[in-house]
Amino acid sequence: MHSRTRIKVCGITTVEDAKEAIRAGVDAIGFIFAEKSPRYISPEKVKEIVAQLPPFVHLVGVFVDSDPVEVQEIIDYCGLTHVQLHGSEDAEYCQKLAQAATPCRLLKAFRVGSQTMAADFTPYEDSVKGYLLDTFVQGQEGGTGKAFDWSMIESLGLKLPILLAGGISVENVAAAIKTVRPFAVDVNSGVEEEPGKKDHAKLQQFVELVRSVDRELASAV
Ligand SMILES: O=C(O)c1ccccc1N[C@@H]1O[C@H](COP(=O)(O)O)[C@@H](O)[C@H]1O
Repeated sequence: MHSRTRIKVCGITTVEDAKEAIRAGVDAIGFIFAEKSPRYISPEKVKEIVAQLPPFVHLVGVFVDSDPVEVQEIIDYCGLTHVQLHGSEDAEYCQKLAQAATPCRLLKAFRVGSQTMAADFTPYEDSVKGYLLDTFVQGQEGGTGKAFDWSMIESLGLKLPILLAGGISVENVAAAIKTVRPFAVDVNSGVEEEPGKKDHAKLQQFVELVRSVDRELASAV
């Protein structure tokens, strides 16, 4: 039985984009705290945006190899519900942060390239709630706009929910859902006018497309 594909829209930098994403029907919005990102947003700005949002929306902070004490402070300050660890944080880092950050939940990103094929996911199973699979591109931390070969995911034998990221857009999200059947899709540069500014029409189209694929899969015998 197919269940609804959750949608996370990442790289939100304005209250207008956050409200529009929620109006369109996304489940989660992501804020990027990696300073090198063109989508970087300060904790102060996130707090200001979050104060203006309705309830029942997941709020995800994206970090790349940040000091765990700083991550904890930002979780508390902004009221984040989830943290996406998008660097090379090891299982020990995740275990310690998971204990300190509860009830905020952790998602561990893996950038799929030749190394990920051999990655051992097992040590993360107790401390994170899902694996976000993104595309590995040398020299870039994330937000590459490039998809990877989804057919290799099955061979990883993952035991936690999969959040599929990496170049997801209106062009490929239907195929992505049908191929991978992920718990969630993560869209970022695929619905942008420019880095950090969402295209509202594309965002709406993206959400409608995901819902229509969900209906199709739910009605299939
Ligand atoms: O988007 C960024 O600039 C970024 C920077 C540092 C870490 C993560 C970042 N984004 C994450 O990348 C994936 C995929 O993005 P895209 O769809 O390929 O543009 C997404 O999970 C973002 O959270």
